[in-house]
Amino acid sequence: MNVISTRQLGKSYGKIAALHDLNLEVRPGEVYGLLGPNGAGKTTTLRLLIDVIRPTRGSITLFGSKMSPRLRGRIGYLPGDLVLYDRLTGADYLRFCGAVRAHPDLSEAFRLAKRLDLDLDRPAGELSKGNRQKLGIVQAFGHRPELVILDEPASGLDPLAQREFHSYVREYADGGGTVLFSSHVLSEVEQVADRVGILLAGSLVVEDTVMSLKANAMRELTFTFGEEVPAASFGDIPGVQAAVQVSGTEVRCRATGAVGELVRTAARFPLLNVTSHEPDLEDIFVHYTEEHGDDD
Ligand SMILES: Nc1ncnc2c1ncn2[C@@H]1O[C@H](COP(=O)(O)OP(=O)(O)OP(=O)(O)O)[C@@H](O)[C@H]1O
Repeated sequence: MNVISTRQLGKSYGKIAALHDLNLEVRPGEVYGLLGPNGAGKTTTLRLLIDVIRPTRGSITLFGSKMSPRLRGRIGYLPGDLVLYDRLTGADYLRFCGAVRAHPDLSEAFRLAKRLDLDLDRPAGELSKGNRQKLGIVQAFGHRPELVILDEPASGLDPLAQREFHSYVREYADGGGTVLFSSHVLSEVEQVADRVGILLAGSLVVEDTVMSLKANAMRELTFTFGEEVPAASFGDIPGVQAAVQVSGTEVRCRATGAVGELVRTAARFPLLNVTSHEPDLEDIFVHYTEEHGDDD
């Protein structure tokens, strides 16, 4: 059974259609990263799932059921616009969250706070942006939920805190917990997510594992030969989108998918060197964003 399952989920704010026909499935123990530019519908999706807002169309099931107060206790949530009580210390805030959730055991929350180097004795009003974010993360995981939904969790965290947070997320998922998070930080998604969905203008345009997205993405290979080789020799190879003559002895090819045929063709000439530019998630993201923009 999927932990999260949505069917044809849609949300409009008056005339603004923020989300269309979202069919999202997140499995137990999975870390799923939702990527998208500003206004793509990420926060809308997360708020729908947590039942802060109601859908215009479609349905949501969590652990196979509709949202209920009992179900809510199994879920942790970090909102994008975290509101803290300035005069409460971090520890007081966590005790407050524990009381609201009827989960007074704060041992996990204190453990995570320590890992993130968060001082729980300071009032929230005195905390830096990054430390406020750490407190938000701690409250989301502190009651040992089975599913955690995080809106831009890396926002404001320094690299050290990010690294610690990512390893915590991995451990949490390895222990069977499920995470859905939104992000602009592509390197974060790349490091921590098992699967990635790219949301553009309210539609999920692609969904795959990071590895498979990268394998199928456009890559660039530059061949250097010991003699002049015409770029046209590479034009008709399956998967090759463009072959450019950089100089008489150098050809740069852009290709998608497997590059075996391209490399075999290059090897028929006196090949001195080949360099490959691996696509990262940013290249993939830009590719889909441009492709989608062309359709408008
Ligand atoms: N309460 C609201 N009333 C009207 N329009 C809204 C409201 N909330 C969001 N929208 C619109 O819905 C669309 C999706 O917004 P959403 O906040 O879900 O995007 P996002 O991907 O989370 O963006 P960001 O990365 O900037 O946070 C945008 O066009 C936004 O202007």
